[in-house]
Amino acid sequence: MTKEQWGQLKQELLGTVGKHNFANWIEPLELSDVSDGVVTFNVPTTFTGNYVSRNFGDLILFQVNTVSPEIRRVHFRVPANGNVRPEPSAPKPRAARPAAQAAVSQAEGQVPAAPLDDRFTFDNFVVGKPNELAHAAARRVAEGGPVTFNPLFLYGGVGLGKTHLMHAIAWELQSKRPDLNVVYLSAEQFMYRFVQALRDRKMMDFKEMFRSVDVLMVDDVQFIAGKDSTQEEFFHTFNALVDQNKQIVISADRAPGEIENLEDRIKSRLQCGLVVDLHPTDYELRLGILQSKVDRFRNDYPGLQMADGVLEFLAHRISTNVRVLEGALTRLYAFASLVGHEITLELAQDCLADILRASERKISIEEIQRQVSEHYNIRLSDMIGPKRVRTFARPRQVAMYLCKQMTSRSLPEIGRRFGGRDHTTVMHGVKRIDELRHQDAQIAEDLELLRRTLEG
Ligand SMILES: Nc1ncnc2c1ncn2[C@@H]1O[C@H](COP(=O)(O)OP(=O)(O)OP(=O)(O)O)[C@@H](O)[C@H]1O
Repeated sequence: MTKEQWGQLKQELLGTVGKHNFANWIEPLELSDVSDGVVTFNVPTTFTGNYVSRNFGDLILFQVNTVSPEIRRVHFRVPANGNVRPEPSAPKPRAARPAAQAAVSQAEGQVPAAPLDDRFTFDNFVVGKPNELAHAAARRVAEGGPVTFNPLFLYGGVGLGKTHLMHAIAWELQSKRPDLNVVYLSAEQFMYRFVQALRDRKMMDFKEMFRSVDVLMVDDVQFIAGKDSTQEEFFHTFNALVDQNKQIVISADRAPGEIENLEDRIKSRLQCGLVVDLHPTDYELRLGILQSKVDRFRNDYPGLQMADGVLEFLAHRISTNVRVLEGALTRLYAFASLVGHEITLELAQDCLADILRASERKISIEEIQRQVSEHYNIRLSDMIGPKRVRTFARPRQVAMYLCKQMTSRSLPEIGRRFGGRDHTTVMHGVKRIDELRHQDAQIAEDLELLRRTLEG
């Protein structure tokens, strides 16, 4: 495959993955070489390589095979002598898009802040039980009024929206209070700037710069754990700003008290304001997030249809991490548009097999049967047995429905485990419950309760 051919394939990919994904992930790929059936692309960072490989690897291979059918594998690497940025100082790739580069306080003498992602706004943030407190607190800070809690400390597991909320605060403040000097940066970038100032003997400038900030947001503060002099400087910056009644927002992957190798005085400072937890997403929030993303995908992929039940399936089956959920949807749209096919449950199962396997909760058919029979107070033998009276038949159908939703077992397999029934019986049962859950509030409630119990 030649560079020219790759240039043409890229244009094909633009149509397939949409312009945002293209600019983020495909455009930076540089064809390096082809040998032994492997095509190698240079990528700016390992993160980019991993992300592209996971989400677009198959798609790229498919396109490459249209001109070079002998290629079996696509490989991504960061060139050793690269003219690319070193990993530690590289901003997160999602923020590297030119369109997303909001210059927050980039002027001479001010803190060079990290660019903001234009997707991370309050409008695009879906609120549910697990994140409502964090969202409310972020909204309050974004009003730019008098400081009521300092700092706001947001914490939670990977991909639950901490960065999104911080960017949303920055966007909102920029439009409401353009007079304020708002700075968002990662703890890693804070350290990098600190080390640079030390090296260039510009510590006074560094201190002055940070002390002139009105709102300081530091993401992933756990990064400075164990880095003594950075911690020391962070502590002084923090105190100076709090003393001047300037707002600080901090995020971390765990609560302040649980960050190891963080000085106690910093921990206690971090706990002084409002500490809020972003809980793992629940089914409703996942579904809400998927729905809002689909609304936006519709613009990128006009005409691409999605069958009923696909979003519910994804919300049930994919883990709590929203980034994984988004990645799955992106891949699904890209594939469906490539094959020119409606997005069906089968397509989703095929194209997301690896993600589904990785987040499988390993719930067994037996467990479901046991729970359902307990719930409806019938004997397990009656659930599996031949009797067709409603008292047994309905719970049986509920159990079949849950088996289809919550396990990766096929219909024939489920049928076998329900006393050797045919797969069409299972199909009928699943369909019936799917209809009933929209019509019958009791069934909907039973399903919800059972699902929660089974998921533990
Ligand atoms: N409630 C939500 N509504 C819409 N999108 C969300 C929500 N929560 C998270 N996301 C999306 O999920 C992705 C991951 O979120 P984000 O980067 O903010 O996570 P994080 O908590 O900072 O994770 P990490 O610890 O890995 O930095 C982003 O694309 C973000 O837009």
